[in-house]
Amino acid sequence: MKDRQEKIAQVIVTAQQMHDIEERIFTAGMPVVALMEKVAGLIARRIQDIYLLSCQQENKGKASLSPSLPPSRVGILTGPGHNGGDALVVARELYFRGYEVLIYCPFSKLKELTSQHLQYNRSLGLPCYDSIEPLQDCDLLIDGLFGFGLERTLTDPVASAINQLNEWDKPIISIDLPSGLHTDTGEVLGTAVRATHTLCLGLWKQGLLQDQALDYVGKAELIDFDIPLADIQAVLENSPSTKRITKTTALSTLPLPRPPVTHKYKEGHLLLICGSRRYSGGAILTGLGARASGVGMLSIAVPESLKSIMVAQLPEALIIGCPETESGAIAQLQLPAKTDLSSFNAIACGPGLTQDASPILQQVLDSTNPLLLDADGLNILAEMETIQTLQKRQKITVLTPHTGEFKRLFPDIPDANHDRVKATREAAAQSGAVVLLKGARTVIANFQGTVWINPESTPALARGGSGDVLTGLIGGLLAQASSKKIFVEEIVATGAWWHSQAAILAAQERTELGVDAHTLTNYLIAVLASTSNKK
Ligand SMILES: NC(=O)C1=CN([C@@H]2O[C@H](COP(=O)(O)OP(=O)(O)OC[C@H]3O[C@@H](n4cnc5c(N)ncnc54)[C@H](OP(=O)(O)O)[C@@H]3O)[C@@H](O)[C@H]2O)[C@@H](O)CC1
Ligand SMILES: Nc1ncnc2c1ncn2[C@@H]1O[C@H](COP(=O)(O)OP(=O)(O)O)[C@@H](O)[C@H]1O
Ligand SMILES: [K+]
Repeated sequence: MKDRQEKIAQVIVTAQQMHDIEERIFTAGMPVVALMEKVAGLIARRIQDIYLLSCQQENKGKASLSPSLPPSRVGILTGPGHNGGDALVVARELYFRGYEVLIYCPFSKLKELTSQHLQYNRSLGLPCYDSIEPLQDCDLLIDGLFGFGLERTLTDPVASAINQLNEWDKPIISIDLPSGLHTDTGEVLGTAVRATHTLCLGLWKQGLLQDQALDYVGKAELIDFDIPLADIQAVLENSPSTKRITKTTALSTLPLPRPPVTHKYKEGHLLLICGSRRYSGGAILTGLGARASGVGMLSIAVPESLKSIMVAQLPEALIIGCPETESGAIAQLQLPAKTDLSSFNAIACGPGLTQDASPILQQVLDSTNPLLLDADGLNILAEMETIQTLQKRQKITVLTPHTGEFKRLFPDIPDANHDRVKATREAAAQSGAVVLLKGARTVIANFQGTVWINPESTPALARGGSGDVLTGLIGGLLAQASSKKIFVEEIVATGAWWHSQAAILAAQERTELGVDAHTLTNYLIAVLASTSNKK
């Protein structure tokens, strides 16, 4: 059972894939009407839980708590397809549980099953309106206008109705997806319902994990309705997969537990190349991120003038002071005697370098190490216009751009804001690198087309220096994994997950304003300790 839950939690589907899975279930003999009844029954129960919970929270300390709450008024927004059918079954169930139910349905042509449910609800005396105003006094709205069958831009009257109800500031629970969102890209098709909760049915829809959808999705959760794993596998096996990073997948790639007999060089040696006189903080934050990764040995190449400050901040690290340009950037890499780049298990290069450090980039590109490029490392790479040469590197390259850096690196990929999954997949295919596109829902792709999405994070991370911490953290994980058989892209995904989880914990304790990058580094180990204890 747990195994099924974990498998399901990792799956992300497009509308077409969900449609194909649905078809297999129906072809195998499951009656459509039975499936709708089952799914909507689960939705109705979950809605009651959510609603009662929110009432209890609102009434904390007051006398009248559930289950003896007075019947509440629920508005059901009904579309023409089976999303509307689901909503109408929910309407009926809530009515029988004592709720006052009002239906909004502005469509004259409904799918047959949906139409039958509407007819029965009418026969029970549930009022049905083709304008939205009568629902204004409802305590709760259920959005069953459109699900994964929506393909066209919304027009009036339903578009204006959605705009109007979004103004009401009422709790809205969307069935499957907030109506108006594109199932795959999360794009708003004209307008869309701003939900407080989204109950995604069966399998996670890709659009719910795209940045542009997040203002509409609210709290999202999955309602598992027992889709056979064999059907999922049969549909997904022939297309590039898109996976949700889960706690289980992330923890499974961490270098824990350590073998009892080991030594510092066996636990990875990371070389960070970062910082400039202008940006010394970036080097410190990258170093602190790497420290939290647990890496066995940490060397940090910085301009000579940063050496003393780095030693003071990271006494355990080997600080390599390099000759610097007039502007205070690293002019050339000057490694200690008997050391060359092959002495390191991984290199992470970029934060705070400035573009004046460009001569060192060719040197790290020529190295035979796993290499992570971030920030100015990426900007210099973009100027060099040699992204295709990454394919020729002996070991994997990891690129960690934010959207601006991504556009400079991959100017011919237009979709970086629109369909981040597609854009990241294309970037990885073009470059041969593992590409991590930063954002509210960070996306990671490898050149074979597999994509991971980090499903949880916090806007607390939207401040300078958060990315530097990520670079150090992933760099440290890469160095530790170099002798193990773990895919680099999975390590990168784990780094993204860990970074976000630390920020979520920090934000819980300190509010979303309390997660500066330095504070974040203190939560990396704290979140891991609390997560591992709960395992
Ligand atoms: N997968 C599963 O296993 C299960 C799925 N289930 C549920 O089914 C849902 C999918 O149902 P669905 O396929 O009927 O599509 P849905 O999202 O209701 O809407 C499409 C309808 O809208 C119409 N239409 C489209 N665009 C329009 C526009 N701009 N303006 C106006 N109309 C527009 C379009 O008709 P058209 O005009 O194109 O002929 C079509 O009739 C899914 O999200 C889930 O809730 C569960 O019940 C059971 C298990
Ligand atoms: N709204 C957000 N929600 C969640 N995470 C975010 C958000 N905005 C930014 N982040 C995360 O914060 C980090 C910012 O990195 P970056 O832009 O490189 O910052 P810097 O270069 O200042 O260190 C990334 O990991 C990104 O995914
Ligand atoms: K919906």
